[in-house]
Amino acid sequence: MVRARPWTAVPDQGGRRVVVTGATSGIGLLTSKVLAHRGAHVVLAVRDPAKGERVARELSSMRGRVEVSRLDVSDLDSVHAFAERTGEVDVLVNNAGVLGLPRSASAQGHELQLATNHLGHFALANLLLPRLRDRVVVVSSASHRHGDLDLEDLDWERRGYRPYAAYAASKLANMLFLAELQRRLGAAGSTLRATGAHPGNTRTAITSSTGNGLTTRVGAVGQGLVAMPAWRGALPVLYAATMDVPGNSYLGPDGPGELWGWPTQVGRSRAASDPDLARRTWTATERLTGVVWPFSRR
Ligand SMILES: NC(=O)C1=CN([C@@H]2O[C@H](COP(=O)(O)OP(=O)(O)OC[C@H]3O[C@@H](n4cnc5c(N)ncnc54)[C@H](O)[C@@H]3O)[C@@H](O)[C@H]2O)C=CC1
Ligand SMILES: O=C(O)c1cccc(O)c1O
Repeated sequence: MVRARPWTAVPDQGGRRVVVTGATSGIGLLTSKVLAHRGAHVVLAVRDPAKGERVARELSSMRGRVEVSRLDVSDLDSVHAFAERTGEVDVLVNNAGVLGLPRSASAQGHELQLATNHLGHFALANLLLPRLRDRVVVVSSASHRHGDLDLEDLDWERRGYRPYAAYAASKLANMLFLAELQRRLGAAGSTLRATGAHPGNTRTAITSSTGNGLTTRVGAVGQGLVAMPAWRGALPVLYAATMDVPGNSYLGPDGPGELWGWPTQVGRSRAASDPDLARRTWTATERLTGVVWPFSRR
């Protein structure tokens, strides 16, 4: 179905408080904008508070209140500090991400794409869960299909480091986190849910932050040709954050190649559907982050 202003399908968000990580650009910015437009109180969880304040001013004409809170999601100390000062939250949108970086390390010495895209968001979700009222949204990617996780070497110390492979692995970790989080919530008898989204190929800053590997350069050219504007990429994220979809839903655009369509359930790889791999990845991630499941039943 084609609609002139598709974000108007997003239900009223009055009274809901939503945390969006990486809210200063791209999909996170447009997600925050629409949520505030629909009346949500949006917490912009951002690395650079000055940039966050500029975005907050840009969104000040929206209906909902917009607040800036510092978070470097790759740094577990920053994640703990953020979680401690953040009160009750309806929705956590784990959106921040980096793609194709040359090898680099987080504050705790973890490979930076894994630390940003997976470890920090895993820790943040588990720390906020006791104060969460509705759901966790995992922003993953079709790139998870190329992901290969070595649970003995999540930090790429023994395997040769390849920037795009590390990205794809971190996005597979996102998918496994989504599935195992939903399984645990169900087992604990919680009404909270975990939902996932694939934005589709969207023109944002993410490809410009990449290294100069061949894949990322080819990717950047391809992106220029077919990529969607950021508001389009934000739609599956908005749906995953606001619609009454089942836990472990994974929404993406329904156009050819997961582009240019209306958000719908899209497929995931066999590895992303493997419950045993999901459990083992969860345990390995608890070990790397030192953050564990907060409820007694799992
Ligand atoms: N653009 C695309 O075509 C696709 C994007 N995605 C995913 O969408 C999500 C958003 O990416 P885009 O909007 O495309 O890129 P972007 O580069 O425009 O936005 C990413 C945001 O994350 C923030 N960020 C990065 N590291 C951070 C850290 N350590 N702490 C806090 N914030 C940090 C950046 O400052 C930026 O605001 C990512 O998770 C990405 O993997 C998935 C599939 C396709
Ligand atoms: O699907 C894509 O094209 C894409 C582009 C940039 C980043 C991604 O994760 C992607 O999946």
